[in-house]
Amino acid sequence: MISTALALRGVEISFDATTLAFDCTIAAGGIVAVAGASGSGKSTLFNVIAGFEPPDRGEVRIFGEEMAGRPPAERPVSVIFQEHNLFAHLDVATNVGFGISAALRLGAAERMKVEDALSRVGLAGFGSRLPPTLSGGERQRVALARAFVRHRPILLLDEPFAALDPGLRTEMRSLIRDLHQEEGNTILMITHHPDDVRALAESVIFLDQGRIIAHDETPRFFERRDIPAISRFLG
Ligand SMILES: Nc1ncnc2c1ncn2[C@@H]1O[C@H](COP(=O)(O)OP(=O)(O)OP(=O)(O)O)[C@@H](O)[C@H]1O
Repeated sequence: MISTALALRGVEISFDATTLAFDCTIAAGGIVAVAGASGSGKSTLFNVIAGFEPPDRGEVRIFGEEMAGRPPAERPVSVIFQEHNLFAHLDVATNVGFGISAALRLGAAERMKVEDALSRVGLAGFGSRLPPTLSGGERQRVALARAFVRHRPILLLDEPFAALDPGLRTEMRSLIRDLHQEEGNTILMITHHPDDVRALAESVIFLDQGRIIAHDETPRFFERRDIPAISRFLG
């Protein structure tokens, strides 16, 4: 039986000028692309799941458990943003080590895990570097290494490739695929690129004006021409 990783029921969140409303069920173990025009609500959806924005009403369940009142650090969720995932004044190993212990008391075994995660993302030997001395792609790989050591069952990727050139995008995609295969986790990935959807996602959630208007398996999504916003995304 496929278990449910995420269930949002009657979730509503209002800002000054707009109300967003989310209902969806996401099965465990897949990679789901989250797409939609700028301002359609993709980041807000992530913020609600991760616990950065409390909804005004409705419930967010993760593996069946209601998340209301649970702070982000205590949710079974990791998030990688477009940028600014790292503490600039702390070295790479310490940044990755935060994924294991927020208190930063790492023993020899934990330090090995950090080194191992850095090798897996192609950054062996980078542990003592400071984030500002890294390229954008390297910084994103450090963020991915931290996700590797955290082992949270849900990973939210908010346009993790946005600042990367095409060669690095391909590299990040394959790292994400590796992470997914090894962890068997559930990944939601915001993207503006149909190529990312095609390369990585099994299904697609599409938002328009603060609502989820489609949730399709990827092949079906690419055939859709009935909704203008999706046609625009597909180009
Ligand atoms: N903290 C906030 N205060 C006021 N309005 C907000 C806030 N967060 C989001 N909004 C509004 O909610 C709507 C959805 O924003 P959101 O950032 O979720 O969209 P998005 O799809 O992620 O956009 P983009 O692709 O440009 O990042 C927008 O109209 C935005 O202005």
